[in-house]
Amino acid sequence: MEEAVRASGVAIAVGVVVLSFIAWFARWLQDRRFVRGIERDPGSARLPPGSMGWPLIGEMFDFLRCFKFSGRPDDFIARRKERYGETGIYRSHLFGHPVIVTCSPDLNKQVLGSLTEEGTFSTGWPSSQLLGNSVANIDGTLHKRIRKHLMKAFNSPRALDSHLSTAQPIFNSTLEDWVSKKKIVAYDETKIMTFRNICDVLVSLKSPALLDTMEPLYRGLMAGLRSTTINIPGTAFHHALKCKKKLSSILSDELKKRKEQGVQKHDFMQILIDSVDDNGNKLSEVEIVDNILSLILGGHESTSNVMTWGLYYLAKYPEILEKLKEETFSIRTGKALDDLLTTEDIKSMKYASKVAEELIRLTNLPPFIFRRVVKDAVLNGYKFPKNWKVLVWIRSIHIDPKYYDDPLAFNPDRWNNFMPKPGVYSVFGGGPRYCPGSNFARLQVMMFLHHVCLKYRWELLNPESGIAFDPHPRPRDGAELLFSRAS
Ligand code: HEM
Repeated sequence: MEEAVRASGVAIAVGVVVLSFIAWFARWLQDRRFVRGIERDPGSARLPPGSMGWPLIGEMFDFLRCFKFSGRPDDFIARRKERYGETGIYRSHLFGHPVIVTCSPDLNKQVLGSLTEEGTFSTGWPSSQLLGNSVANIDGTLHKRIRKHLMKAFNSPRALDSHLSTAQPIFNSTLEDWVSKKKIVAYDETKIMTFRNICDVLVSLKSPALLDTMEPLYRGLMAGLRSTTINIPGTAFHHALKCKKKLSSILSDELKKRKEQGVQKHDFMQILIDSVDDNGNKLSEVEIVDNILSLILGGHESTSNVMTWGLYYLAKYPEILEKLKEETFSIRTGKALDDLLTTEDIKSMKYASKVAEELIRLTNLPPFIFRRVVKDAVLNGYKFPKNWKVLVWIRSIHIDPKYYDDPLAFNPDRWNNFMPKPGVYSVFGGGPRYCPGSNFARLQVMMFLHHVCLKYRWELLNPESGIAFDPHPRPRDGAELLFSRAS
């Protein structure tokens, strides 16, 4: 009996040793595959500290643990700081690629900024097939050319005007709809509202039947962008490719119809059709369609998340809501309740603009920005090997007490005369790919805050619901609330 117990003890010990050896060997192989060759290169700079994790999955388990299971996404960086020191740069293996993670203001600024122009870092979307000729997916002179057209369109008084006159009736009718529903999930409802808004502002698409067809296609496309790029029936990526095809065909039909019938509309597609660059070149049809497609994608979910957090934080911080209401009502002097905001009104909404900025900071999306290393580079003494991906980790900086006092507090007044140092506020990215829709987003949020404060009140049903981080930070219950007209 005693012998049998001893034998099984020995077997377990041997098993543990063998398994530990296999685990060590698997990680050693993974490290050797990516790291040894590079570091043995004489005279080469060193790779940043870190680990390449396990074969095939790399460090994805740790990543998912932080974002999905523990709900503490910043632990991913905190753990590396603890293990490898405050270098602000770590190597890893994520999303099927060897990656360099940068997470200091200085390094993030360098990667997002000047070097991109010199061709060291290109855009690095893992599922780039889904974005086609979108400005977010192209590089070099082509990127510059299309971006110029977009910047012209975004900054034209026509675009601002069209945004103000289109968005406000949509927001107002949606808010009335919420009153009739009484109970809503803000995360879902704001998404529908901003989708209707962006389709109208960009392409004058209003037909409820068409929007109902497009909305699930966009959801499919978005899911594909966040998935692994395996194109076989049944995968999210395969479905997303199909969604992209259908959406492109809807937008192409609209473009052709306009050209054939000579119809001129007061929207963004028209601005892109009319746009001519300094050399007299116009955008091609595919370029217009792909860019409108990705503007709809980038332009509605991001702002709807900020609006959701707006409803959430204003319900939790009544003193800030009161201050915002004071400004809101002061702007209405001499206006009827249904009058729309004008460009002049927007300029005088000083407090609302700080509330919007603070909401954008706390919404804190996206967590990181992808780049791909086009040619070997060395930054701050660390090597960035060709073809590796870079994850420019911006989210932890926006809630770091080193840069923001009491960073998790909702405090719009922190923006009084506050100019964050370079690299410290990168919610809209930086450098030549800085978000062209940033002011568009701010304006949407300000218009929404104005109208919701003017006539309505709301109450969170689960004020302590916690936060979910996958795919983007949101109240875990989606901000379920009771919504009614203010008496
Ligand atoms: C709160 C809202 C928003 C946030 C936080 C946000 C964030 C960002 C970030 C971080 C980037 C940089 C990506 C990179 O460097 O690769 C970016 C790029 C971009 N954003 Fe936004 N965005 C927002 C709203 C919008 C809106 C409303 C639009 C358009 C209607 C838009 C259109 C774009 C486009 C086209 C790019 C690609 C620019 C380029 O590659 O040159 N975004 N955005």
